[in-house]
Amino acid sequence: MPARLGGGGGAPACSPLGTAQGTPSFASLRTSKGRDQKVLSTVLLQHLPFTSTTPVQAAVIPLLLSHKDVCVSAETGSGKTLAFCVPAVEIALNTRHEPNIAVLILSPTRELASQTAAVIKPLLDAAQLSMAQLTGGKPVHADAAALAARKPPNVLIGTPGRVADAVQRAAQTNNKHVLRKLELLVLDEADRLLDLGFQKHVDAILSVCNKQRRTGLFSATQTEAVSALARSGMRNPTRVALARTPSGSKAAAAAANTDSSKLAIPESLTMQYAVVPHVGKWPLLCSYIRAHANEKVLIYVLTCASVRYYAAAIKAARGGAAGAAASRLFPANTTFRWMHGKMPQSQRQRALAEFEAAPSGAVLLCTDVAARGLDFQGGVDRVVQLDAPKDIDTFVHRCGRCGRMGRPGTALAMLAPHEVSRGFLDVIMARGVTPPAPAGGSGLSYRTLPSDGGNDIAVADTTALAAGWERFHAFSTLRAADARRRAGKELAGKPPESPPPIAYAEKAATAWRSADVRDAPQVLGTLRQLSATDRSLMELGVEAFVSQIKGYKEHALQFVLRWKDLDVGGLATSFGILRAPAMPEVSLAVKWSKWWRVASSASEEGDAALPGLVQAPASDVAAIAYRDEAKEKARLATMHEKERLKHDVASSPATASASSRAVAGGKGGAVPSKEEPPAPTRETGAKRYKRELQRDLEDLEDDYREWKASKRAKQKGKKNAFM
Ligand SMILES: Nc1ncnc2c1ncn2[C@@H]1O[C@H](COP(=O)(O)OP(=O)(O)OP(=O)(O)O)[C@@H](O)[C@H]1O
Repeated sequence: MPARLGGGGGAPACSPLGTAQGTPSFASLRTSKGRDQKVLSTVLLQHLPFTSTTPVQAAVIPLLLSHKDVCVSAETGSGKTLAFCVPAVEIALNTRHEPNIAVLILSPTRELASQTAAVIKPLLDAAQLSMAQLTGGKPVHADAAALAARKPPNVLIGTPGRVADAVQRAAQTNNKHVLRKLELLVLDEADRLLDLGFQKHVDAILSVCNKQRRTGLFSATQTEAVSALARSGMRNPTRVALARTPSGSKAAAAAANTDSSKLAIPESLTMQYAVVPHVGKWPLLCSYIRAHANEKVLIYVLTCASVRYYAAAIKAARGGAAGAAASRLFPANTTFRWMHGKMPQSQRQRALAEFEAAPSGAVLLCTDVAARGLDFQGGVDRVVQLDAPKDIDTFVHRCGRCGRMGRPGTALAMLAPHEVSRGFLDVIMARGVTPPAPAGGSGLSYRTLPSDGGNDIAVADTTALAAGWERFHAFSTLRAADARRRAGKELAGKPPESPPPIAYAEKAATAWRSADVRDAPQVLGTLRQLSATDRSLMELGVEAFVSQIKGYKEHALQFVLRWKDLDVGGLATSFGILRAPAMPEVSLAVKWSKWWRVASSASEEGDAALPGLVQAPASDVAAIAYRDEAKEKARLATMHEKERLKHDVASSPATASASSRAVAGGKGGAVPSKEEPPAPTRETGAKRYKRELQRDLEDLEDDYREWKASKRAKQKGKKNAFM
């Protein structure tokens, strides 16, 4: 794939790039000035893992070695890491006698920094150069001391926060800035590094760097922030972009006209999507994993809490908590690992290493902490996006973990009906991403799940679930105007929320409706059964559900991924939840469900308060114990104490006289107890419905308040929940 160049003045700054016939060898690279002069030292050439360059390497290495700043956007898996590591080593070699840090490479995650360190280390060792990796894990003063030493490392690799901190401390020790003689600064995954979270650290680092340095910005996706930095913080940078013409053939686009907002997808990557309601995602995923049992699959979800819940559920099932039903989740011989940003670093590294080491049949469940830059040893065959990503760039980075360097890969996005109907795919295509095709074939049917004859959701429950799905379909296809007309006077005024546009919704709904949902509850039933056997798991499910809704509300693509479209009940079911916590989003879903039910003239028979979720009685949920005996003992003790206090209050003389006044119908009587609302003498169906709904909502609110209190106690140092 040829690269295109755009200099500040528009002129290409180096010799011609790799052509369709092939790319040059590392040994043959030349700078624009010294055309007969080799740019790479013999020691480096001898230890490079490859002899031929990739197009991005052929373009970038001579530029950086000709003192040019570069702004590089090239598709995932195109070899960007060596494109900056090779010149980094060469520059460090040329300045090795000076007691200064020559190269600084910044990465957004510790994993990526470690991976870059692993690529560059053998080259540095061969050239007898030193390196320091600053990613946390040891005290920052030790890192600062290493930088302030008389002979600091030649190359520094790290995450922005730690590097900024260590550099500042080292400057205090030395009375001078340790980056004042820096020759090369690399921002890997530059758009992410310039995100709000990192910006202040990156700014702090930039402010103490040598102004005469070269700077390289690298990413598969570039944002306006990158362009802004390229304009203000770089000296007439040369843009290098890998491009494909719209027809898919490889060709160099016009120089200088790089549209950095367009995203490129490797040709070896097959992009697919399936329209699946939330409640169907895990059943379908389990079926998909089974159908590709010998492959390596990465699964992306939105939040850390979601990884924690499913990891705990699968671990519990494999540990025997679900009996034979465990096989309905992932096959027993599939290596299952998980990773999120709140896990201790050592556990994250171990999960990665074990997933990479598995010869075949392995699954890694993760958040976007593993979405960018990681080059999994041994490759990845499939990527499944179970939840839509926070933005389109992340969509591309997630997909790009497979289909790298010409190796075939499939990236499947499971999209909820409303996401498709609102136009998520159109947004992707508008950014130049290859349109994903509707997925079909092996694994994409609930029918492929093992049928062991058992179904631990009672038949009535299954029916209720299916009814929830049907209703969701009805909501998404009902035109707001029709609904309003049918509702007539009963629900006059504006509906709470308009459904998605009809044409799209029909298309989306037909796709998932044809799947036979009767088999799906086997997986959902197993999750529910697991929650019913361990309170910790149940709480993890609730936590994951709440985080999911919160995370969904923070999507960068609010106009297509609207939380108000969420199938809240179905989502709760997919987290094995037995009773939805009381929270405003749940109350709203209940309210809208009623509105739509009336508006669509659907039968009220068998309606649950929250469609898509089979609510267990509050008393059943309260009785669920922790598996951990000590924890359960403590819970029971707290419960008994609460009961005692309640009893004491109830039997105190003041309360007794208040209730007698209430019985007598006197003024100022106590509020009737929530458990036993006074039954009206004559009650219509609608009033009864309203009263019961109100009671349900109050119960849910209590649950939610309790859950929130326990969560607050657990969660002191709150970090980003979505990585
Ligand atoms: N010159 C080369 N010849 C053959 N393979 C190469 C070459 N350079 C790099 N590779 C291999 O290509 C794969 C992808 O490289 P790399 O991780 O640098 O891609 P990337 O462009 O940084 O991707 P991402 O955008 O996802 O971070 C790696 O496995 C690497 O070993």
